Amino acid sequence: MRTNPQMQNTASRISGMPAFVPQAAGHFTAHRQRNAVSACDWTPGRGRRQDNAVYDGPRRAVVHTMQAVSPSSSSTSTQKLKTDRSDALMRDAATVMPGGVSSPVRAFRSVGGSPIVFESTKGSKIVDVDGNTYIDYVLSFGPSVVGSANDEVIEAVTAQARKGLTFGAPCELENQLAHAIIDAVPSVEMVRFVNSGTEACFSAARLMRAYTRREKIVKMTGCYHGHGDSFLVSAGSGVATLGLSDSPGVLSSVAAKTLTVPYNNIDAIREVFRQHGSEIAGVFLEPVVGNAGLIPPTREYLQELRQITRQHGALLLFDEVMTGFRIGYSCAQGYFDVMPDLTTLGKVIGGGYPVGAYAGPREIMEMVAPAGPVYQAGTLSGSPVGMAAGLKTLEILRRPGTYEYLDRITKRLAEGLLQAARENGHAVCGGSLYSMWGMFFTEGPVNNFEDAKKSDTAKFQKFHRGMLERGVYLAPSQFEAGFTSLAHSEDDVERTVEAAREVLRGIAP
Ligand SMILES: Cc1ncc(COP(=O)(O)O)c(C=O)c1O
Ligand SMILES: NCC(=O)CCC(=O)O
Repeated sequence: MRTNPQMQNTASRISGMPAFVPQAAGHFTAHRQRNAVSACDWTPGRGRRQDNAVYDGPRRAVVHTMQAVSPSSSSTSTQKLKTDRSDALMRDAATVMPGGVSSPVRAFRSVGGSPIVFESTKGSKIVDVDGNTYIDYVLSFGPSVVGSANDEVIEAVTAQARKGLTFGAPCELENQLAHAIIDAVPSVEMVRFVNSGTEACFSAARLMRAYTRREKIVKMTGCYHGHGDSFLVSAGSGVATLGLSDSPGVLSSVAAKTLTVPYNNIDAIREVFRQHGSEIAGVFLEPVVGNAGLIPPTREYLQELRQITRQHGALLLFDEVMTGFRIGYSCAQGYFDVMPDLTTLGKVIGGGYPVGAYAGPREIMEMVAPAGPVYQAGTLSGSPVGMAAGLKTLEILRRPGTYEYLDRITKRLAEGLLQAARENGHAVCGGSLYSMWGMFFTEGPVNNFEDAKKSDTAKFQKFHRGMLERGVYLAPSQFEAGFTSLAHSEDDVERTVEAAREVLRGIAP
């Protein structure tokens, strides 16, 4: 068995970190007809404080100027949604881009109708080309955690853009963002910047294989790690939404190296290691699943994964592309206090620009070229505008009270939605964790993708349409997590819950 002394160092560094007490995770359970206030089954702990002013909502602290929209202009009363221009643009788009979209998750295949085409976004609101304004819970599938088009982020990127868009050579902002990530994410000592979460994950898989000199990778059904060949096997997100369990074009010899197991099932992991232990390079997982809807792990599950991978000389990778800087400032690994060997990041660290990263202890990361032999490169990697956006975003998130605020409003949202559903006789389960939330139209409990698939997706379709008509933009799939931002106000949340109550009243249980 290969031991990794660096990881022991990393672990001891971590145990000396400031107190950050994760709570034991629980499973999402059903609360049909139950009106308990504790509708959210899962309560996060508190993030680390960094300075003195406390964030207490969009209006009181960070000021967002609503240039494109005003909060009052979005309507949560039924509007016959006028989508003429969106529809016309999508008809044209379909003639020049496959399915009319640049990414399949944007299609409305599973909810019906045609995608909405957007023109502007600010704070918690997004405006379409027909002039409809929505409260946005997609937030570009995660990056906009400080609110869309945040003024401070725009200032930072504008200042950098004036100095240069790209150098194709080192810039100081890369050092700064790498230091910020290393300071925040407990298991990380070195970072390689790339341009997307996909790139981060397939590059990390290459590194994992090179480091262990093994080829097989274990992933969980319903987890999504981008569209690298190794990961288009029982994947979540758009792959699950479109019912494409695998993709043609992926070499069968590559797919055969990916072993899949259900999430939150430790027996399945034990079994896969019993059968293939000496060939497994590592285990990839989302430390909180967002790509099959929101599914938290138990802390014990993550701890067992840590132990089993170590026993077998395999690496553990937390794909924090979605959870990174959403599940607290120390990310899901800090929240659960379980340290992976490798971490992938994306979304939030680019503050709205295409930035990804893979990261880990020095001993493993120094295998990456030019320090080591594992090749990986990128014309625009670490480009200064993306670095500036990411740095400013992390700076805003470090302000005291931000994660408490995100947790409070998101919990209120999830509780409100679950309660609105139960009041109207619908079987639902779900909850929230900091700025991520989810609601499944099933009794539950939902512990993995197999459980999530029991959801009533026809009901979700009606719910999605009803919410759209009332000015609330949700991801067009039951199998996507929802997001909130620092710009989402309590008023946004109340109006969303009121809209949901109305929609759910009109749907047969
Ligand atoms: C957990 C996770 N990993 C990887 C990816 C891929 O990232 P990207 O879409 O930036 O390629 C995503 C989202 O897309 C994700 O949610
Ligand atoms: N959960 C879905 C994603 O995070 C990805 C978005 C995309 O592929 O466009």
